Amino acid sequence: MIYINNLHHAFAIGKKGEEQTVPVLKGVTLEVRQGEIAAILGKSGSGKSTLLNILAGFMAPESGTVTVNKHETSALNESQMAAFRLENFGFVFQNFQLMPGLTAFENIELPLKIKGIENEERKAAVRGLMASVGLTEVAGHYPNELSGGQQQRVSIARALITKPPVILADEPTGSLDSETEQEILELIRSLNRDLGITFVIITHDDEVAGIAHRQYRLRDGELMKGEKRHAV
Ligand SMILES: Nc1ncnc2c1ncn2[C@@H]1O[C@H](COP(=O)(O)OP(=O)(O)OP(=O)(O)O)[C@@H](O)[C@H]1O
Repeated sequence: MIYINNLHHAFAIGKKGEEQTVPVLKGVTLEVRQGEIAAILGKSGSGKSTLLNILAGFMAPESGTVTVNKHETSALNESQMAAFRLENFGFVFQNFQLMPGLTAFENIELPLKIKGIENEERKAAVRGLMASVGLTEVAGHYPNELSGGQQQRVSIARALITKPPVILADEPTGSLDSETEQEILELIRSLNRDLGITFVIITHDDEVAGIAHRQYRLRDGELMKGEKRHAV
């Protein structure tokens, strides 16, 4: 479902006129099949976020292609990419990125409002999803009234509410203690198993990568040989 082929990217750094080009991705080729959890592992600075940003279409690669669901997304223009992203990707971040002025319910509801889904249908969808991820009791709470684990559940529910086939998660347990990390990893596993959602998880944590069907390890912009994979 996701094919990344021979991706190269470099950043220009330094003063204008004296820029130096620093290569960050040096020919990355990888595949993620539908229904898999894939982990992209690597130390700080290895190029993980750059790879995720290119996969999500927030940045164009210098060269190489990205294909998602048979669409070559690296060939789309900005507005085509924005529309594609809305339909195909949900996002989960390390620091949750919830709207502080909205309740848990309203945060999850927001993407449906943006899509113009009608009130009754919206509320029913949010109620159903909140129940399935164990959030019903905190529906009226604001983010600062929730634990880290609850906030991450809200952010996962917000990512799922529009039913995207793929969730892109950047260090989804990076701000959580180890017990809460296990709960969130179990939630990701069950969403993958029960709903068939494909996950691409960026992490530096082997424990997180442990739930993946497929692991890629980035070092200095290159994938290391020996991709680990087991069946879904
Ligand atoms: N906009 C930019 N301009 C210049 N250099 C950049 C830019 N973004 C990233 N870099 C550099 O590219 C390299 C890879 O960065 P990237 O953020 O992709 O790594 P990462 O593996 O996600 O790291 P971390 O785990 O710390 O987020 C780093 O050396 C970084 O300094």
